[in-house]
Amino acid sequence: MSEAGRLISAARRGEDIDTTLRPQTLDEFVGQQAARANLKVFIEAARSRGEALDHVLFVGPPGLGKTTLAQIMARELGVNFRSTSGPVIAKAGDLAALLTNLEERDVLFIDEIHRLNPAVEEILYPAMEDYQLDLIIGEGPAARSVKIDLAKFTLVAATTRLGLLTTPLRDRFGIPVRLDFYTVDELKLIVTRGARLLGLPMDDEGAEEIARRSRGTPRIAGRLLRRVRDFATVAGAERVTRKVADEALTRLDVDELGLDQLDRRYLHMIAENFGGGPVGIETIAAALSEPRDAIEDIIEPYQIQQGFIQRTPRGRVLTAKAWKHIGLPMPKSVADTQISLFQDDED
Ligand SMILES: Nc1ncnc2c1ncn2[C@@H]1O[C@H](COP(=O)(O)OP(=O)(O)OP(=O)(O)O)[C@@H](O)[C@H]1O
Ligand SMILES: [Mg+2]
Repeated sequence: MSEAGRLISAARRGEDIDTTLRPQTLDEFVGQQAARANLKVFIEAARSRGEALDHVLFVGPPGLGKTTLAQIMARELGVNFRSTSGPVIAKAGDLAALLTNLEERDVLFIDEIHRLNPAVEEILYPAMEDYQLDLIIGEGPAARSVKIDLAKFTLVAATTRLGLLTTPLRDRFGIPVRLDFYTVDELKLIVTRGARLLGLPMDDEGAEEIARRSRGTPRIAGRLLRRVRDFATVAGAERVTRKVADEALTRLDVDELGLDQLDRRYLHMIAENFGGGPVGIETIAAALSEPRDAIEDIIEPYQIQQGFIQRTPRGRVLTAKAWKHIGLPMPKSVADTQISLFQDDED
């Protein structure tokens, strides 16, 4: 199955545009406690001083709530929310047009900022630092530079890949915020709230089952919730119990840890074709016929968080936990190496 066809993928799909489940305020936003507490303070301070909030950078895997938080921030600041994304801004002029249209304290949201074209990025530096645009008008000897003052705005940017951001860009964000995978308890709150909003009767255990299998990701929790609802409707179930949830999720090929077909294909491929690794990302991408980006953005962060793979300088290596999960014996040579590595660590 390709990345696009994956049920469990954290990548965006049309149905997510459906805003019923999207939290509207910081208080409604579940999880990310530390980030939320900090943002609350900064928002309140900026509000009470009547100043623009410092620029904010959200970093984290897809579907953890970066866009949602950006919208909430604009709402709580009581300012306009303008939204665009890195690959959409083709020319410096496109960004200039966006920037000159901002009003004082507005939030400009740039999604996927790591995909910004370098010529556009140059324009962004003085805009972020001094609220000024430096534009070159004309070409050749007749070219001249003009400076335009901008409203004091807040740039809120999101990226799944901090490593792809240039240092000068990264350094211009006063408030970097890293989002982590959610705990099962947090996802359970999100699922329970979602069920209530959808008018779907659900047991505590049913909510827990969906939460446990959502890969630490609210977007997936929302998607699984909808699919479970479909199954419950067709099966004529009055409420979603653990059994109803389990049957639906098993039929959707989501395993007990939330791994789907592609996740398991990834683990099996490293185990069976490469003896558990180390194997490089390009080789993995070719073997799975999936783009490298999708593997690094969507599959691997959760596998690493779950302790299924380790990234080493020589490539990805399956851990004992991964061998156990896919039900294959860990080759003795691999086990020995990992034990000796472990012992080296201890010394
Ligand atoms: N803390 C949360 N509580 C409840 N629902 C949430 C929470 N965070 C995210 N969601 C839901 O998950 C979905 C995905 O969130 P969002 O679009 O903000 O993710 P994202 O981090 O911007 O993803 P991407 O990197 O793909 O742009 C949304 O439908 C949103 O309603
Ligand atoms: Mg987003």
